[in-house]
Amino acid sequence: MNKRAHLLVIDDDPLNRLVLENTLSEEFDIRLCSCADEAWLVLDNDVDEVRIDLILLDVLMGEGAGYHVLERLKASHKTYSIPVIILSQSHSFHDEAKALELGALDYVTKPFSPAIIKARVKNHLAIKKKNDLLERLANIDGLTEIPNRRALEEVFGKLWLQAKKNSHALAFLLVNIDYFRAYNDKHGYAAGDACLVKVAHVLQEVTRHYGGFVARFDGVRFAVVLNVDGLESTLQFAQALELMVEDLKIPHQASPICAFISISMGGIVVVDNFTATPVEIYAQADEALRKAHQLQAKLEIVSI
Ligand SMILES: Nc1nc2c(ncn2[C@@H]2O[C@H](COP(=O)(O)OP(=O)(O)OP(=O)(O)O)[C@@H](O)[C@H]2O)c(=O)[nH]1
Repeated sequence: MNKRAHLLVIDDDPLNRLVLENTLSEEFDIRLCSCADEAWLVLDNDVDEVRIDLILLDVLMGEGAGYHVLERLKASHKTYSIPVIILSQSHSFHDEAKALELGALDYVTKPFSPAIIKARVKNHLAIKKKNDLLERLANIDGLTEIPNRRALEEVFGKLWLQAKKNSHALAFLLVNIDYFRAYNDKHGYAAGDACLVKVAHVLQEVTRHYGGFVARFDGVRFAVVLNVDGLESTLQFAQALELMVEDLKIPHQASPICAFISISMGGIVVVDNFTATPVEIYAQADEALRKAHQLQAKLEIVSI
């Protein structure tokens, strides 16, 4: 069964709210707000985790306060992708252009036809559904279905800024599956694919448990970004990863170091040196991983 979409109506006219409720509540879950403050309470409320799919906004309520609401919606990363349909008493081209320039997707003048409003809501929800799917597909790795490098870059950027602002440490780890070329040669490429999927999922499970983020970095390497207390807690996390992967007990008949699939890691813990760029951090983690490999160690983590 299709999930009902959640609509938010922001309109100070009780009659309009009633008409919209009567028109839309049979097919959609609808929240009615009479002013911007009420609407922000709904939008900021993560408690019941209701995500608003579309907003109908009376742009001229309270002497044009709706324009400020629109600007704020489009300025926040949390709400900018929610489609907004403007409801307005004004037939002026200037007002319509202003609303569209500020990011509204549609502009409907009052009095409106309930049937047309319903049709427009449905059309915009259908477009949003496709956009959401494209966004999701653009950010996941096709084989393992965990986030891809593109998603990593976005999340890493955000976590980096947060860590810098709040002065807490951030760890970046590159995780490599050992002797994977030999695994493919011995067990076959299809078995290699299945193995990558299992390892990816276990890395994701452990990383989520620690509140971090994991993505497929390239080939058989994964990247983890994690808020940490420092080097010690990063080492503990890395050891947990290592154990969980070994616990999968995926036989690796061509590995010279272990009867099962195993991983090696190179990582950087950024404690207070937030001057580097993400690319430099990737390079340093890559270097640490190379060093771990040369020393035949499972783990090399450097603190900067
Ligand atoms: N099955 C499968 N293999 C892949 C995939 N992506 C990369 N590989 C293979 O993974 C292997 C990675 O090899 P390397 O990391 O260069 O070297 P290695 O054999 O793991 O050796 P060490 O790094 O010394 O442990 C290559 O043979 C790639 O072809 C994939 O999506 N599926």
